[in-house]
Amino acid sequence: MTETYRLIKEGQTEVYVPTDNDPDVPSASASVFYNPAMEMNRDINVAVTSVYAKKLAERKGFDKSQITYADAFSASGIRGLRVSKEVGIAAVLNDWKEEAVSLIQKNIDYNNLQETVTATCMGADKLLHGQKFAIVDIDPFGTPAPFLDSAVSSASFFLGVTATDTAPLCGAHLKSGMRKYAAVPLNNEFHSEMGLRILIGSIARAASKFDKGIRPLFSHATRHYVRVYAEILNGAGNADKTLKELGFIAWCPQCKNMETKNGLAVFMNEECPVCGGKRKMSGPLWLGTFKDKDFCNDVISKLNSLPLNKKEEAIKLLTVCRDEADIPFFYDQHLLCEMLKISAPPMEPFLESVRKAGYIATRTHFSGTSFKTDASVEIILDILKNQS
Ligand SMILES: C[S@@+](CC[C@H](N)C(=O)[O-])C[C@H]1O[C@@H](n2cnc3c(N)ncnc32)[C@H](O)[C@@H]1O
Repeated sequence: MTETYRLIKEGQTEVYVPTDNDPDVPSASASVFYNPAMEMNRDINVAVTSVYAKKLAERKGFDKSQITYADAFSASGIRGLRVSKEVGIAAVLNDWKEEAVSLIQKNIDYNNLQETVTATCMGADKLLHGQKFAIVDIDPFGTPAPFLDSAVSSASFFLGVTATDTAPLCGAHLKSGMRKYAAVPLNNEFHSEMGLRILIGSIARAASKFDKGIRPLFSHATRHYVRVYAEILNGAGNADKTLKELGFIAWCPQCKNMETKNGLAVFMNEECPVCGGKRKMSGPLWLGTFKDKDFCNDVISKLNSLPLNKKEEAIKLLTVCRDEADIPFFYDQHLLCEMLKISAPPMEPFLESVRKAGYIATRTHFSGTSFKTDASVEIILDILKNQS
């Protein structure tokens, strides 16, 4: 094990990380992994967990310290230590690498968290199999797919999932995505939302095997990763209701028309009803909402109250996510303008014209040049032509 460490601070928590971990190029081959680029992700995780734990404690009459959090892929322990220290709940920090667990223990001791935090060294599946935690967090290297079953079966109330395998999820590595998620993605201008919806769909299908449903409270696609926070809803009825949020999309690469249909067995014509082109089909994926407005508001207030390095960035993300329309997928305004051979108008006045025409139109956190709307592509193209 490396003998040299540096002390870093995120939020209100200090931890040691190995110096062989290049901060500019975090690598899975470092003795123990630490990626400073995920600080905002962890800041948001602290705020989300804090809001959810408070609601859970009120609803169930729990003392907050009775709530257990499993950080199943812990590395240095930073994620779970921050949750335990900054939220005030009990945590199990697990990694299958002995070097990581020694460092986790060093960090538990440094933070004097021996009473509330335990370090374990085993495969994540073994930790989660047969043991229940109120909140389960899985943050593996790459795909979380092999761990979704054990994570949803272990989580009594809440689940956090990170996926960094964006190429398979978003359709750039098609076969790998199909193997991992048993879904067909589309690699087009809305591939980032595609990845998020395929991941949530896959979590929903994993949950339904255990007669559980899910309710995503906040989810986002940021840079190289996708993150989902979902409440677990116990019972076969909730599982059935959750599965109704799954479905398929038919998308026309020629005219950009899109159509979604809920269901696990749906029929959609290959021929585009607008231009007669050949549509591409994708799914099964999550067509329901991926965030709850009130929950996002509570998380924004929490972020505001905490001393965090990535506060502004996190609040901005939460705000755009909160305000984006609950409509699956989006149009890239620049691509539509390229099709029309016109220059793209400024986004806000354009969105205002769509709204004036009687439709919903919002920005989306997935892409700065894109928007969500319930207007058809024909209507949008007409509005763009009139603005040029
Ligand atoms: C991406 S890192 C975790 C980062 C950490 N959650 C954070 O926020 O800094 C993934 C960690 O999971 C561990 N790991 C990989 N596969 C595992 C498995 N099947 N069971 C347990 N730990 C595993 C690796 O050793 C590594 O430390």
